[in-house]
Amino acid sequence: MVVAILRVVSPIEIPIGLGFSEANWRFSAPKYDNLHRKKSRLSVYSLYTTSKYACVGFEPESNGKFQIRSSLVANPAGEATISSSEQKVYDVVLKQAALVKDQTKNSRKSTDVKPDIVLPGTVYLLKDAYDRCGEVCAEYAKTFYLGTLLMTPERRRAIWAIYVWCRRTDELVDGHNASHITPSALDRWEARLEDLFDGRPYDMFDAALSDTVSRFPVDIQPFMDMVEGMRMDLKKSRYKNFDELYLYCYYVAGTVGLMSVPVMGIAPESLAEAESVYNAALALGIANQLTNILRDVGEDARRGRIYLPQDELAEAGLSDEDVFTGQVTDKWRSFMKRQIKRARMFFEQAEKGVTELSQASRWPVWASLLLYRQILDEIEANDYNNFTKRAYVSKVKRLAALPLAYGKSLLIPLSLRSPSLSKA
Ligand SMILES: CC(C)=CCC/C(C)=C/CC/C(C)=C/CC/C(C)=C/[C@@H]1[C@@H](COP(=O)(O)OP(=O)(O)O)[C@]1(C)CC/C=C(\C)CC/C=C(\C)CCC=C(C)C
Repeated sequence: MVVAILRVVSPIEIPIGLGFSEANWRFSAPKYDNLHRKKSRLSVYSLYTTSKYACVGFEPESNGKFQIRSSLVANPAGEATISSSEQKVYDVVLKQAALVKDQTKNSRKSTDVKPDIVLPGTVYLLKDAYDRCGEVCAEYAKTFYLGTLLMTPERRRAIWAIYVWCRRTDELVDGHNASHITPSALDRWEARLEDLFDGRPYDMFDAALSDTVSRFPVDIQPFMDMVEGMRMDLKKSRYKNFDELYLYCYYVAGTVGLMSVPVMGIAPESLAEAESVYNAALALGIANQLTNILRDVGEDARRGRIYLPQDELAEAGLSDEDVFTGQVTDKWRSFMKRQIKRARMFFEQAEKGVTELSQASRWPVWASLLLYRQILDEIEANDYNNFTKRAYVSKVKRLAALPLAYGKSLLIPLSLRSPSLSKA
């Protein structure tokens, strides 16, 4: 039933509505452009000197707050540099973090939510729209849906609306109609996104998101970037190096982190800089996507796709042909060990930021982190056979992770627990 709804509204057919006329759905959504973009100092220090791409940790700043820094690349001379993809992504992080700072400056607490806009007949419809988003979420991601029930009602329904938009966007290139999707269909989807940010939603799911972006300091850029990721998926089936793959992972998954944090909220007591938390959110998206890629190597290869860094495959003495043939050799095992190690580093980086989120939002994030990270353990348990075996986390293990996630969500922010990190 839900799948059918999603298909009906896919932009190939450009939906005319599910019974809602555009006029019913005019809400004012503030535009978050023309932001003052401050390029902050991007100094980094490596926790891992052995790998070319390393993750970095917390860095005390002179203002007493602390930063969580992202991965870095060693140039041929062995010096740490920020890759072009990272710089590009980091600019989005800064822009999104600035929105939150602006909001705080204007003395709206992050928990404040604008009151419902009362246009005759719209409040009910809006409630229905959000409820439908909740149903889609429950259908596709049950555990995550349950986790959202711990959030405040405003946050919960906003996350549902974001979830549905992401799911629909992903369906464009991964769903039943994927083979018919063209770049111009994605252009139309993007135009529709701009419309909904301007308060002109096209259908009820868009209306829910339009309302969400008018209430929370969510920037359009991560949404546009996700559409860009889908464009990339249409035209690209190989990634020269990790820098290219990193950008792809940002587009399709890191963006989700950036969209979610303004809604989930940062704990009022947290001493962390907003951009540190956004960096951690980005890291969780990247970690999830890398894990997803490692789990699905065989499945992707059968579709002619290899989402693995070509240069690292070559360094390991492997070719595309080896991936298509799908033999688990020692070369493959050692290649996979390196990829898994990197994904774990991104998870580690993400962990430091989860504690900084508002308390009620932490549980679903911890649950998602712990559950997804276990997929990496399962790939190892399958002796790295991700060609013909799908790494699967058993129900028992999944259930066991939930109380653990809950326990972790009760911990106070790391920025409060480690004064040495938060004071210069
Ligand atoms: C609590 C939580 C997880 C919130 C995110 C809610 C949300 C808006 C999710 C949207 C997910 C979605 C549908 C994305 C579309 C692109 C896509 C499919 C990405 C892949 C997800 C898993 O896909 P799938 O459902 O197909 O997986 P299975 O095949 O069934 O296993 C991704 C791999 C990535 C999704 C990325 C995230 C969930 C990032 C989450 C990051 C945060 C919520 C930030 C948390 C904050 C801090 C400070 C760490």
